[in-house]
Amino acid sequence: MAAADWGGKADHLAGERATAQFDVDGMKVAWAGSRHAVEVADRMACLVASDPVFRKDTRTMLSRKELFKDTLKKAAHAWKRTVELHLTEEEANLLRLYIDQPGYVDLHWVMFVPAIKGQGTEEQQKKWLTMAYKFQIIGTYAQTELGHGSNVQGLETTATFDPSTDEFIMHSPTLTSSKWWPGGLGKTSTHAVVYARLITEGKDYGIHGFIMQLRSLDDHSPLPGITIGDIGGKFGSGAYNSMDNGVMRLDHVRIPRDQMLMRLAQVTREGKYVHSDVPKQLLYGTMVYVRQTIVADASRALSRAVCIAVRYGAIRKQFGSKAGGPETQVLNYKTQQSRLFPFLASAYAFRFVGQWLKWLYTDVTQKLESKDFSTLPEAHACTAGLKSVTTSATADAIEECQKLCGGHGYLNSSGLPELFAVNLPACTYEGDNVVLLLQVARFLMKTVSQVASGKQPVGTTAYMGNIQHLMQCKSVVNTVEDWLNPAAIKEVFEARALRMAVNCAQNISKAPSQEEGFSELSPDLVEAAVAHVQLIIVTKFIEKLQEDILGHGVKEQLQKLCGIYALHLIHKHLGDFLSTGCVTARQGSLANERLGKLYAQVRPNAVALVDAFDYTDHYLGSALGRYDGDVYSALYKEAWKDPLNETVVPDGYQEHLRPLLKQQLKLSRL
Ligand SMILES: Cc1cc2nc3c(=O)[nH]c(=O)nc-3n(C[C@H](O)[C@H](O)[C@H](O)COP(=O)(O)OP(=O)(O)OC[C@H]3O[C@@H](n4cnc5c(N)ncnc54)[C@H](O)[C@@H]3O)c2cc1C
Repeated sequence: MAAADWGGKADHLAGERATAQFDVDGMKVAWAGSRHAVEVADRMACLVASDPVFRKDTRTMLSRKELFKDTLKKAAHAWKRTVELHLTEEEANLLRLYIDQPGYVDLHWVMFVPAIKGQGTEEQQKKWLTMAYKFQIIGTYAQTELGHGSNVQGLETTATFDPSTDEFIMHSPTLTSSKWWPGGLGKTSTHAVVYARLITEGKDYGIHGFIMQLRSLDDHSPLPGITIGDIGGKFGSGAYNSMDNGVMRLDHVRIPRDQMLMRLAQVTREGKYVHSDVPKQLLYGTMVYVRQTIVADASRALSRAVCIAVRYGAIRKQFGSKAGGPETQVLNYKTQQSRLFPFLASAYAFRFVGQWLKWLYTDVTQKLESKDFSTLPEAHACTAGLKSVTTSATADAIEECQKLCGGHGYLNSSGLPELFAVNLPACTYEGDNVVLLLQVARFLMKTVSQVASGKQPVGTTAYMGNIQHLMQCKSVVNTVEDWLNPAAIKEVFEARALRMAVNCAQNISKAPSQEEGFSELSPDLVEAAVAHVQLIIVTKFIEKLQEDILGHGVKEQLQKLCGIYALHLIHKHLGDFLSTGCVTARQGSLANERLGKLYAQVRPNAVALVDAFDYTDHYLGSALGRYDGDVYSALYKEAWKDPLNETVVPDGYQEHLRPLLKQQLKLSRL
């Protein structure tokens, strides 16, 4: 049977949209950040959706080779359109985003260019960035090795200075020193920022960045001494397999001395290692930039999964309230709401904290320019923590959204398996999430000890200065309604974060040494760091609500979502809140009661709240999440596109299936 076209023009979700109690356009502006941002995003999303080259519906069925070729085609076409249409940087970034296929260009723009900007001298930036901006060279970021990822100081690649030729000799001395993972390294990049141990005058000065040409600009073949390839297929069928993550070995490859990134330190013509007067904290600026893009990606991925699960939940019906009566939309089940609506709230929470991080990056950049480095460690800890908490929560939520959609969520055509596979590694790259949380914890321990000696903490740790009050305060909540008070919510989150940090600091001080204590208590330290980061997200959501928010009912909906975000965390981490004495068991159960009421209030607005993300069907890429809710005909059509359905009798029937069946038949007749 051929695929039938059952799809009509009807909006199967119209009834859901009619129950919304707020202005969806106003919510789109709150989500995007400005009216301008909504317009640019719409324009770029439509540009991608209407271009046949950017089609993505078949990619989970392509072989790895075909998928990679498809990525090269899309990236080249995107660049062509960028030039033809004179797109601004903002527009070009959105164009790439809506193409929605990981590829070498991501590394080029998000890692290679910022690394040179952050670590290159003005002269180096002028030379390399000019070529990079025009795509005359394609770059990647080659730090991780087979043997070491998180422990950057353990990298083994060497860059030994040879004063007789004024060159560095780049070398991979062991198997484990092979570069391993860099995106775009395997097949595409012509250049890389390679991290290696700098050795000059017989001394090892530790890890530094070097710009290396890897492949010929004429025929793309690897340069002499460079062995390079792809590391092989990755998790999921399509997903990250569009990216050529690579392996590279270097055999005494010579590069000119001026290809060492020399903004922070240099090697002179004579081979002397000299620190420049630019402080090391400058590197934090690049990290803040990269991590704020990852937080933005996390909120986008989470909102896509939630959009799919909410729309599908409104269409899918199972069981009736009474025999023979109409069936119930699964979204009406309280268990679905308590599993799904915290993700809806988290999507908005992560979006707003991401918008704030963008501001933080501008603030950090301005401070760096005026040589004010005072808030950098705090900004670094805060972005590391936010990267960790938002990406972990997003990966967990996408997986749960698959379950929320039942069996159909497990189909590639739901879009969820691919979304999960693409976003899962964000928990690992740019810093493993647990390793990052331990860095945050280290910073918190330092802050606790500084507070004890009278120093006033800054930025997102400023609340720790209120230590006298927060260590003793009792929550003012007495009724279910009291949990609507943002000040009451913020106070319990502050008290919990501070008390967990102080408990850790006290326990570390009892250990034979600080390092032993830190190691022994690391699971508790990770939890203290999570508590601190969750406080930041709750605080930024509450601050967002204090802004001018236009549109009928928009602010009211956001207040409800903010309440859900905070109260579901209290419910989930009640053990923390109880054990630190921040809430009583009764207050915990009042929070849960309030949460149930908020779910009921959000239910009639749920579909409109995901509409406000403003995603095209193309970008969403899901039969279950279609705007018109025509789920079943979409699923049916998608099934017929599968290569297995190209023939009625399957390939392999003659060689394998037929002889087996015949033989069994013969046996049964004996
Ligand atoms: C899809 C993808 C793309 C990538 N792209 C790039 C790229 O472009 N360029 C590049 O250079 N790299 C890239 N990477 C590599 C990435 O940066 C590393 O995988 C990451 O830094 C983690 O290092 P690792 O894999 O060695 O993990 P490990 O450090 O070996 O971690 C293994 C486990 O040990 C735990 N652990 C490690 N240290 C500690 C500690 N001190 N305390 C407690 N627990 C600890 C971790 O939490 C983890 O659970 C990419 C990785 C992936 C998956």
